[in-house]
Amino acid sequence: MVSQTVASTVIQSVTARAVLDSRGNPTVETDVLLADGSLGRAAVPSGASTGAREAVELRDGDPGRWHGKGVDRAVGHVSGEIASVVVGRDADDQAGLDAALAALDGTADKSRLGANALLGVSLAAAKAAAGAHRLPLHRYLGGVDARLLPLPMMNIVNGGAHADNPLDFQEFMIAPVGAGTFAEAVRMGSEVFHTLRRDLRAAGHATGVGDEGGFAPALRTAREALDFVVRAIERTGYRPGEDIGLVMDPASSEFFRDGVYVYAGEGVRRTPSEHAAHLAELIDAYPVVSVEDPMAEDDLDGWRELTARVGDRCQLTGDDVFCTDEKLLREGIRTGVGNSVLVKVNQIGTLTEALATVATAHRAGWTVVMSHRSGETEDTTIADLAVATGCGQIKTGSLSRSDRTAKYNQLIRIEEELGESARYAGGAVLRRP
Ligand SMILES: O=C(O)[C@@H](CO)OP(=O)(O)O
Ligand SMILES: [Mg+2]
Repeated sequence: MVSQTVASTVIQSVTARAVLDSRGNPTVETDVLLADGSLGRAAVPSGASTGAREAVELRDGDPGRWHGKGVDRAVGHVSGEIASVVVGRDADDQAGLDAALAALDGTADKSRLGANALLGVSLAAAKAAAGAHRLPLHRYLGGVDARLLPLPMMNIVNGGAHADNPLDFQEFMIAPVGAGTFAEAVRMGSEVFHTLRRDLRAAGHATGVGDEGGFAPALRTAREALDFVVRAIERTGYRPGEDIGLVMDPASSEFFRDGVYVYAGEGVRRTPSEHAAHLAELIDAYPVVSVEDPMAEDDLDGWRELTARVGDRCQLTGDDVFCTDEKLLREGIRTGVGNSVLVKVNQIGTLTEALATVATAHRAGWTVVMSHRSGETEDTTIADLAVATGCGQIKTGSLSRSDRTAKYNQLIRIEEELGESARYAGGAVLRRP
C-alpha cells in the first residue's frame, strides 16, 4: 500500500480581519493555519511619520468609514488572491513564500495588494511554522545562538507627529547601557519614567502621554526635554551616560521644508548645516549615544556632513532614509549616510526582505535597531525578531501602554526561557567591531 505523507507545515488556510491598533484605527490581523493544526497570527503595525519610500499600506480611503482609514480591501486581498496562491505552500519555506507574495503583488512598492496585506501573511506563516516545530519564534528564526537580548530604547518624552505639544523632535528615549540583564534594564527604565512623571508634575506640566506612551509636556526645545530626562535619571539614583544613555529620534524629515529645518515649536529655522551643528552640540553636551533620523530623508548631504562630524562617537540610525530597504541601505553604506539602520518590518512588507536588510547591515559592520511603529497592537513579533537576528537593540516605546509593554514583557519571558545562556551586552551593542 502506498501512503502519501503531507508535510505538517503545509498551509491549509489563510484568513484576515480588521482589528484595532493603539491609535484606535483599524489594522490587518492575519491567521495562517497549517495542516498539523498550528496557528500563526500576526497583526500589522502602522506609522504616522512615514518615510516617502516605504512599502504602501493599503487604506480604503472612504471618508464615511473609519475616516478613510479602513483596511477592508487589504483584508479582502488576504482571504482572496493571496490565500489562493499561498494555500498548499510549505510554511517552512519562508523565502519562497515571501518571494511568491512579492511576485503576486507585482509592484515595486507593494501598492497593488498592500504591504499590510502581505506582511500579515508573511509573519503569521513564520509563527505557524515555529509552532509546528514546537519552537519559540526567536529560536525558529534565529537558531541555537539566538540568545542576545536587545538594549531597549525606551521612549519617555513624545513630540513631533506623535503628540500635540510644541516639541519639534519626535522622541526622547533612555537606554540602560549599564544594566546587567534585560529585566534589570526594564526596571531601571520604569523607575526613571516614574521619577520623570513626578518631576514634570512638580514643574506644573501635564503628564498625559503621546502615541508611544512617553509624556507629552508643553516643552519647546530639545534642551528642555533632555534636561528633564537627565535630572530624572540622576534623581532616580543612576549616572547619565554610565548607567543610562540618551537616544533621540528628531524624525527630521517631518520638519524639513524647501531645504530648511523649520522648528515650529521653538520658533526658529535652521539650514542643514545649522541643524547638524545643533545636533552635534546636543550630542556633546548630553550623554547621547544614538540619534535616529538626525537629518531628513531628502537631505543626504546633511546626513554625510553629520556622519563625518560625529559618526565616530555617536550611533546615527537611518529610518526614513532607508525604509528597511536593502537597496537603499547599500547605497547609504557606500556613500557614508549614518552608521546604523532602523528595521521596521512593515516598511518593506515581508519578513525575508527585512532579514536581508539586517544581514547587509551586519556584513558592513553597521548596527541594527529593531523597531515598532507609532500605531501598534499587542503583537510581539518584533521582540522575537530582535533576539532571532541578534541585532542587540530594540525601540518599542514607553513603559506604560500595553501595546508597548507587550514587547518588553515578551523579552523578559525570552530572557527567562534562555536562562544561563541569555546575554545582555548593555552599551557594547552600540558599536560593531
Ligand atoms: O519614526 C519612528 O521611528 C516611528 C516609530 O517610533 O514612528 P512612526 O511609526 O510614526 O513612523
Ligand atoms: Mg524614526
